[in-house]
Amino acid sequence: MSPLLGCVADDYTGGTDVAAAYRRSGLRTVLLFGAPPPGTTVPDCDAVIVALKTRSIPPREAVAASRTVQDWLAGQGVRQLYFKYCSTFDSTDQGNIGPVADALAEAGGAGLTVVCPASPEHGRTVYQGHLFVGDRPLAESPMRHHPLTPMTDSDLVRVLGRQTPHRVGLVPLHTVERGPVAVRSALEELAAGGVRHAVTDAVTDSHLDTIARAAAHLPVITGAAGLARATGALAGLDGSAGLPELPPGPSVVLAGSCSAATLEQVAHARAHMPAHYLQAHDGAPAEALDWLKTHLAREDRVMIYSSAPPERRSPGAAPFLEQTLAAVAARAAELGARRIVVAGGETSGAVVNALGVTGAVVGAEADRGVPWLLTTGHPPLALLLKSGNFGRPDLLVRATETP
Ligand SMILES: Nc1ncnc2c1ncn2[C@@H]1O[C@H](COP(=O)(O)OP(=O)(O)OP(=O)(O)O)[C@@H](O)[C@H]1O
Ligand SMILES: O=C(O)[C@@H](O)C(=O)CO
Repeated sequence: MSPLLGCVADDYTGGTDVAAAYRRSGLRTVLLFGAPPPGTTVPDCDAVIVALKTRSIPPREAVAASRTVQDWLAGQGVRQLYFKYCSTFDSTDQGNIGPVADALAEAGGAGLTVVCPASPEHGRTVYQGHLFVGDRPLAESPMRHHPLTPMTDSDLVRVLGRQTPHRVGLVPLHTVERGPVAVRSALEELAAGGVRHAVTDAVTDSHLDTIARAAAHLPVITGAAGLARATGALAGLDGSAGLPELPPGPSVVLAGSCSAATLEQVAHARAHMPAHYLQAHDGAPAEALDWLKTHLAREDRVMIYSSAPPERRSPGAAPFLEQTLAAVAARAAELGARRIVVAGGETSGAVVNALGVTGAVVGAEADRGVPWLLTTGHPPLALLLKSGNFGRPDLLVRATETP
């Protein structure tokens, strides 16, 4: 049977976030990393997500990679494509949300697409087109200090307007509150007025359910995990298939995220396991690999992290730190680690690629939006890819506890 739903995500932890949302909606879900080579077949499932690493690459490359996945998913029989970006709308004035959404909408024959990063379960809401993180507007949240995509404007109509030549409109909350029929006519009116992107307000999950119903006929819709859950729920499945069992074995935590939640989790984990702080200098990779070998030989969980508050970060060091943590992950697997816990989307992308992981079956959630993944390679690894801002303070400790 063809999967019912298909999603292209702009980073790996974003892919896991949608995977958790679909799974919670009762869909048997497969997550693939990177564009699947032609001829790839997907195990029987209800939803397939292809996670790319396109959030911070040049827009043309992001568009090309996303379009390839769109064609591949269409070939799998997927009827509606979901473009997943971050619930904090991580992007710059060059994109990549606008250019990718434009290309997908055009190729999918969508005159108009919905733009809704609201994910109330993660504290992200949209009101009058303004994105809130908890009780703060996006531009006053810690996202204003993000090392790669600092977000300094909370008005999504304006932010997206700088990334696309097309018109951007708004479906306000009072329309959403009137239900799916009202939202659908608002979308039709916007489309008739030449709008390509309809930023849609949503403060609760039930608003997202309304939007999913109203947009069910559109070939391409966009958002974060909140709207993905709502589209998954429309399928009305019960997800009765069993969850994969995780392999036992030593655990390694690799933290490259500098987000507020990760900093707290790393501080908590340092009290529970040996930890090595990775800094940006020439000898750092060799030091980290030596440290790993020594400590993994005698402990069943260890952590290596570069996570740091703004004043302790090394400007321009992001690629070096990502690649070092990726090399550490590959070595950890060779040394027998069977659980790898990664904090940060970009960091997860580098780690998954270094491990050569191409796909995984989605398991139970360790925390909201953070599901365990059982890789399809041999030997199977349990992977936990944590978005920077997700998870309770003790997540890294719980995830590495011996079962
Ligand atoms: N000490 C540091 N100095 C400078 N850059 C750092 C430092 N530590 C990590 N980084 C870089 O910061 C970036 C953090 O991005 P990453 O996507 O991994 O985390 P995040 O943005 O918190 O997570 P998410 O995208 O899931 O919200 C990475 O490129 C990482 O290499
Ligand atoms: O939507 C989110 O906040 C996350 O899934 C994410 O994309 C972080 O990289």
